[in-house]
Amino acid sequence: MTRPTPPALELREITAGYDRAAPVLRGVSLTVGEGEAVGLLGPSGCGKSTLAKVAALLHRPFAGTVHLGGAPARGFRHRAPRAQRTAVGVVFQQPRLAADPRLTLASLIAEPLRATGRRAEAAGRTEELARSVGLGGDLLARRPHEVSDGQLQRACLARALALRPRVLVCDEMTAMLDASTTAALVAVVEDYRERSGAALLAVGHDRTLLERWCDRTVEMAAGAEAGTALRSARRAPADTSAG
Ligand SMILES: Nc1ncnc2c1ncn2[C@@H]1O[C@H](COP(=O)(O)OP(=O)(O)OP(=O)(O)O)[C@@H](O)[C@H]1O
Repeated sequence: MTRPTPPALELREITAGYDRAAPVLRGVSLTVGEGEAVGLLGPSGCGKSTLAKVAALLHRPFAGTVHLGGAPARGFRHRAPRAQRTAVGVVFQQPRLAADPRLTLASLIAEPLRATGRRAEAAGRTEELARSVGLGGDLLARRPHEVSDGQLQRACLARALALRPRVLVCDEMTAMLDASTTAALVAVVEDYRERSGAALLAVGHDRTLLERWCDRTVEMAAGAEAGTALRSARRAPADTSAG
């Protein structure tokens, strides 16, 4: 008998925040299946980014567990084992906060490869990754202050894909971008997911975008009851009836 495939990402009863006495999230559970795309919506300040950081093993919850591919996370931040840390790629809203201003875009994209000892691979892969997000030419030799937000976000997305994550967390990845750059970055993510079977947790405010992009959306309520109030909606099947 074959066992069912474990979900790519499972957040179980997560209580988290910045003050133990007043956590932002209380007992939030969320599952993203293997290859599934889930959109996370909710009012400003309800804790979406906090949950995204917990999912990316960048923020230790006060209680609850994170499972990746069925295995419990064995640490957070620098304590996360490399194999688990690299299983999740993350892109944030503001590329200028996420990118080291001293690095060229090429070095930025190659950073995870170098950090994991794959220097030999880095040159070829950097070019391939840059191409996949639509970056080329002299842009790769520029530093963050010499490129647009959209170009820098493309580099941050390439960096997030460098180690071929099984789960991609996009926290308002396109919030600062125009419609055509948004469409281009969503297409890059979808192309990667199609080739790799990776799962996606996309956080945002743009309901139309997330409902179109994701297999299902979950809605986080504002306030202390957020944890118990994740509501799920599945994307309506495409209308194939003759008009
Ligand atoms: N580093 C921090 N230290 C203290 N409080 C924080 C920190 N980061 C976020 N918060 C607080 O935690 C709460 C949840 O913030 P979070 O960024 O997770 O919400 P969000 O739903 O992603 O909001 P938005 O949609 O505006 O980005 C907010 O009240 C916020 O002020």
